[in-house]
Amino acid sequence: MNGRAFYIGRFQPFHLGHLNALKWILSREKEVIIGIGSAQQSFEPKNPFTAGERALMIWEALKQENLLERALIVMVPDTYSEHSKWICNIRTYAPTFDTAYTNDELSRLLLEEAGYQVSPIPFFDREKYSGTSIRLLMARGMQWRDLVPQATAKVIDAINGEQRVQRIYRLHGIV
Ligand SMILES: Nc1ncnc2c1ncn2[C@@H]1O[C@H](COP(=O)(O)OP(=O)(O)OP(=O)(O)O)[C@@H](O)[C@H]1O
Ligand SMILES: NC(=O)c1ccc[n+]([C@@H]2O[C@H](COP(=O)(O)O)[C@@H](O)[C@H]2O)c1
Repeated sequence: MNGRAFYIGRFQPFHLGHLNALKWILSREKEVIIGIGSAQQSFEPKNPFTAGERALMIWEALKQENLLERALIVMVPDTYSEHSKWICNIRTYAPTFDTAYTNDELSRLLLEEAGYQVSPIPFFDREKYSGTSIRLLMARGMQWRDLVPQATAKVIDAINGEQRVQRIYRLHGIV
């Protein structure tokens, strides 16, 4: 393919499955635009971290992996049921790209209907590397650090993120 890819995700938090996915995309493409989805969302169980915090996790991980020259991070706010506006956001906030990468079925449908080529991503050890399970481990005060790049753990520690997740989950009666 060897073009420019678009990789969309919430990255709550950016974990080793995402890093592996990114490396897999870059084994097929020259460069990648990483779209931070649900950019306006934070401090809720599915989206505890702000877009800026997520960008920092990814930015620092890219630096450590020497991938910064081949990647660009952009923010993509949700538009809820106004899906044509979501496509409009992607067109507005991201540079042009050749192929979008996602396993999210709605994103795939919307991007394909908007005329984009869309590719799925192979799952890397999905049992371990899943945002939902990592957030749950944080909420329960269990071990999560070996499931994320060091850069992500550093950002989360700097903002006391484990405690934030615990408070948000308690607030919503989840744990
Ligand atoms: N372990 C993994 N291996 C490969 N791709 C992954 C992995 N985990 C997530 N992805 C993909 O990366 C994209 C962004 O994922 P997302 O940020 O939703 O992470 P997630 O782990 O699926 O989080 P959550 O459980 O919070 O939905 C999606 O297309 C998703 O399928
Ligand atoms: N209309 C919309 O706002 C719309 C539609 C489809 C996907 N999305 C977003 O795309 C992202 C998809 O990433 P995930 O793979 O992490 O679910 C999410 O942030 C999701 O909210 C938004």
